[in-house]
Formats: sequence, structure tokens, C-alpha cells
Amino acid sequence: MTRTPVNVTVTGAAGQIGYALLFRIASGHLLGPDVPVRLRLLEIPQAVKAAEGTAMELDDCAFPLLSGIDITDDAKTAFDGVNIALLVGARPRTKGMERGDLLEANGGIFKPQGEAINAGAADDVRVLVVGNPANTNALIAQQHAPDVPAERFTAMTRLDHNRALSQLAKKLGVTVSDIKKLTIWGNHSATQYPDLFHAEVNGQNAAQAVNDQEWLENTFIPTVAKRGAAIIEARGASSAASAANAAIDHVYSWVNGTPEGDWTSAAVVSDGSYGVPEGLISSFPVVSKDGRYEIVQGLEIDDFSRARIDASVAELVEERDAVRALGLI
Ligand SMILES: NC(=O)c1ccc[n+]([C@@H]2O[C@H](COP(=O)([O-])OP(=O)(O)OC[C@H]3O[C@@H](n4cnc5c(N)ncnc54)[C@H](O)[C@@H]3O)[C@@H](O)[C@H]2O)c1
Ligand SMILES: O=C(O)C[C@H](O)C(=O)O
Repeated sequence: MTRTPVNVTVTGAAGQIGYALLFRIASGHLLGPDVPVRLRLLEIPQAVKAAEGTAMELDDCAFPLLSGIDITDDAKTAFDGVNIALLVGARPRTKGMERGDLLEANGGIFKPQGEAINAGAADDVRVLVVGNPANTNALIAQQHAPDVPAERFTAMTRLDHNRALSQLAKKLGVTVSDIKKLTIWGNHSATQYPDLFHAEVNGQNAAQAVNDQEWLENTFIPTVAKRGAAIIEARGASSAASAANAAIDHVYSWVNGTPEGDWTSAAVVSDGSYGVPEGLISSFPVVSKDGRYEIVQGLEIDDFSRARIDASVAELVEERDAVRALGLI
């Protein structure tokens, strides 16, 4: 292998998402089958031993693309020279807990990580925040990395996007590949808005193909928006393999581009598009071109969609104001 390995840092590497994620990164699913990777695992001191165990298993897979593994409990070391940073480590929501409850605890994690990325990351660094509350954690990290272009900080709504694809495919008896241009707007929370009005199913407008406003409002939207809580209820733990899969999808699309005639969903720094206040990290329809996520422009937003986008964005504004009041940004 002659290519220089890409440095991929995973925080919370000993957690359940970490366990589902690392093997797929090392086997080439994150960046492609020809791209060697060097893994950096960041954990808290108590979990370093468990991360070492996972690293032993990674060794035992003899992945040809895996050129090395470093394990550390120091953020500066973890992010030194990093190209792709997957910020997974956070405290997961447990039964009955809302994401807002987690702001303070997680804010303390993402500020020093943003500072460490600012201090040592490679010039082309791309950051995906998975740890909840993902949008606001991404905002905290981004605000503490003033030397890194803001567009390099993103948060994950690809899991919501994939959930919406799957629910719609089941309803219409089609495959997920038949669906294009679906969008998740807003926050990765129960206020998110999965939008079928711009989506297409085999070329037909998806909302028209469904032709069932009652299902759309009272089944589809709440099922997608509350799926995380439903998984916690069923599994007794938050989603892990599906979250890891979505993180792989998010980075793969970012680096390798989105297919012509389609888009995906990602929480990116708003430039004021669609009335979302500039600087918030909110989910939009995005295409990836030349390694950059760009917000799809020019979609007509009707009153139904407007109200739902506004409600989710209002929650993001509240979260931003809350972390500001806590001195985290
Ligand atoms: N955005 C999404 O779609 C989505 C989906 C699922 C889960 N999540 C979130 O992802 C996060 C991780 O979930 P999980 O199930 O893997 O949790 P987990 O508790 O199994 O693992 C979290 C890991 O993070 C580590 N950690 C804590 N603080 C850290 C720090 N400062 N630096 C490095 N590591 C640290 C812990 O030691 C633990 O090993 C949670 O916040 C969860 O809510 C997000
Ligand atoms: O909902 C949660 O707290 C977990 C995660 O964000 C999910 O969407 O599965």
C-alpha cells in the first residue's frame, strides 16, 4: 500500500457505537476500499483498557487497510494531525431523559475537544459529531476551533434520514433505492422534521405517492422523530449499529460525493438558508461536491413544512442560548 494513511480519530471508542464503528472503518467502508487508515482511539482513563481490548480484536482481523492503532486518554494527542474526527464519546440518553438534560455534562467534553482540534488537526480535517445532543455539541466544538473553517463541523442526522427512507419504503412497498431527495430538517431530536414534500419515489412526488396526510402527520413523522426513544425502550440501550452505519454513510458521502440527482441530510453550519439563523448547526438537504457539503438551495417551503422547520430550529436556538448561558460558547 503506497498511499499515506488517513488519520481517523474516534472518541468514545470503547462504547457501543465505537464497537460497531471501528471494524467498518478498518475494513474500508468509511473512505473506500483503497484508502489505508490509521486509527486513534480517545477514551476516558477508566475505559482505556476496554479500548485496548477492542484494538486487540482489530489486530486479530488483519485488515489490510489498517496501518496502525493508537489509544490515548489525551485529546491533544488524539487529534494531532487528524483528518477525520468522529466525536462519538458522550453520555447516552437513558430512559425518560430528554436531550436538553445532557447539555451541561456533554458541553464539558466538546469544548476541550474543539480546542484540541483547533490546535493540532490537519488542514483538511472534517468533524462529525454523533454524541448527543449532537447539533449543539458540534456547535460547542466548532466555536472553540476558530482556525478551522466552520463548514468542517457537522452533526449526524443521517440515521434519521435512513430511518425515514426505511419507513417510507415499507409504506409504499418499494425499496429504499427507489427513493430520492428525502430531507431531515432541524435538530437530531424529537422536533426534527422528516420532509416528504420534496422527496421522489421512482420519479413521483413522495407525498403524492403516499396520498395520506393523516399517516404522514400522525405516523410517519412521529415514528421517525421518536425512533431513538423507541429503540432505547426496546433494547434498554440507545441505537448502536445503526448509528455507526449512519456515521459511515455521512463521512463516505462527504468525502466521495452524493449521487447525481439525489441529496442526503446532514446538520451543517447554517448560512441563513431557509430562514435558519446563521451559525446554528441544523440539518438541511445537502449535496457533497468536491469534498464539501453544500445546502441544496431554492426549495419551496409550504406552511406545513415551515411550521415544523421553525419548531425544530427554535429548539436549536434554545439549546444554543442555554450553552451560552453556561459559558460553554
Ligand atoms: N446522532 C445520532 O444519530 C446518535 C445515534 C445514536 C447514539 N447517539 C449518541 O452517541 C453517543 C455515544 O453512544 P454509545 O451508545 O456509544 O454510548 P456508550 O456509553 O456505549 O459509549 C460512550 C463512550 O464514550 C466514552 N466517553 C465519555 N466521555 C468521553 C470523553 N470525554 N472522551 C472520550 N470518550 C469519552 C465513554 O467512556 C464510553 O466508552 C451518545 O451520546 C448517544 O446518545 C447519537
Ligand atoms: O435518541 C437517542 O437518544 C439516541 C440516538 O440519538 C438515536 O436517535 O437513536
